[in-house]
This record gives sequence, structure tokens and C-alpha cells, in this order.
Amino acid sequence: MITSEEAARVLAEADLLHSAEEVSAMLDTMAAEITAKLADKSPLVLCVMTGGVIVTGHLLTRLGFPLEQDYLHATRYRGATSGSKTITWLHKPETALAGRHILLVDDILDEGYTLREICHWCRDQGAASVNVAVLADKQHERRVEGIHRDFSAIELADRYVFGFGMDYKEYWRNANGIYAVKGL
Ligand SMILES: O=P(O)(O)OC[C@H]1O[C@H](OP(=O)(O)OP(=O)(O)O)[C@H](O)[C@@H]1O
Ligand SMILES: Nc1nc2[nH]cnc2c(=O)[nH]1
Repeated sequence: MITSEEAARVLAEADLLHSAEEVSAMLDTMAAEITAKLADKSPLVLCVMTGGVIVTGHLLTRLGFPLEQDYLHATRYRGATSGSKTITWLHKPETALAGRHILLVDDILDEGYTLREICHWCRDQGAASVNVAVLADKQHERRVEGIHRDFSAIELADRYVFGFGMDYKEYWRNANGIYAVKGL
């Protein structure tokens, strides 16, 4: 836990990596790629809470074809800046996945434990296909095997980032852009 004063200092000292305008343009491109692949599939779009909530909202307004929406919550960082290897499921979707084309939407693919487990779960439920869309794809050598993203708006350097759904110790998911914490 940090105070709101500390949160304000972190934002003031952070590096702005991508402005809101840049994020918007990159989401346009990703939405066009998703449309080309899934427009005739009547997909079930699953928002990975909490971080995925903002990118999912922005993305959905750019997808002009029939789809359904639900959400799930699986977390491993729980407000920290490094994650445990154990995923905690806080909510599973009500909608049946069997036979559906699933589009998972999350804020960031980092080491990949979270989305790998979620993809496995979707397939275990009998999904016809599982596609992964992330706002940010972090570039490093620590990615676990067995996970890849199908769509990504932005590739990021290996720093701890926040904004546009991503938190710094639960603050600044509401920051309108993508920032890197000073020194991290
Ligand atoms: O690729 P990984 O290294 O597994 O990390 C990526 C995950 O970490 C964050 O979730 P977090 O556990 O912080 O939960 P939150 O969305 O509720 O903040 C983010 O939203 C991704 O789901
Ligand atoms: N906010 C945030 N959450 C993450 N989860 C995995 N990596 C990150 C990151 O860089 N920032």
C-alpha cells in the first residue's frame, strides 16, 4: 500500500512512453487486425480483469461486428511489482465457452503465466479457438513457454509500466497513456 501523495510523486517522476493519442492510433490498428480475423466468428470477448478493463472498453467500440462480452479475473501480482507463480482465480465467466471462438483481452503480456493459465482453462472448457489480444507486449527473455499473443497494440521495453488499466501498487490504472516507473 502506498499513499495518494506517493502515487502522485510516482506519476510526476515517471517517463511517458506512449501518449493517449499514440495508444488510440495503435488500438485502431489492432482493432482492424482483429476484425479481419474474427468478424465472421461471432466471438465471445473475455476481459481479463482488472487491468484489461480499459483496453477492453476502448477496443470494443472499435469492433463493428456481432460479438458477446463477459469477463474473468485471474491475478498473480495482486498490487505488487513482481508476481508470484501462482494464479489466483477471483471470477470465472458465466457464459459457456464450449464451441465458442474466444478473444481474451488483457492489458499486458509480461512473463506470460497469467494468460497461459487462462488460455489452458478456456481450452479445457471446450472453446473452438482462443485468441489473445493485449495492449502491451513486454520484450524480454523471461517469457514462459506455451503462450503467445495473437494481437498486440504496443511492444514495450522491459520496465515496470502503468496507465491505461495497468497499476502501480493499485494506483494510476486511470492514467491516460502508458508510463514507466522511474528506476524500474
Ligand atoms: O504475463 P504476466 O507476467 O503473468 O503478467 C501479466 C498480468 O499481470 C497483470 O495482472 P495482475 O496479476 O497484476 O492483476 P490485475 O490485472 O488485477 O492488476 C496484468 O493485468 C496481466 O494479467
Ligand atoms: N502494471 C503492471 N502490471 C504488470 N503485470 C506484469 N507486468 C506488469 C507491468 O509492467 N505493469
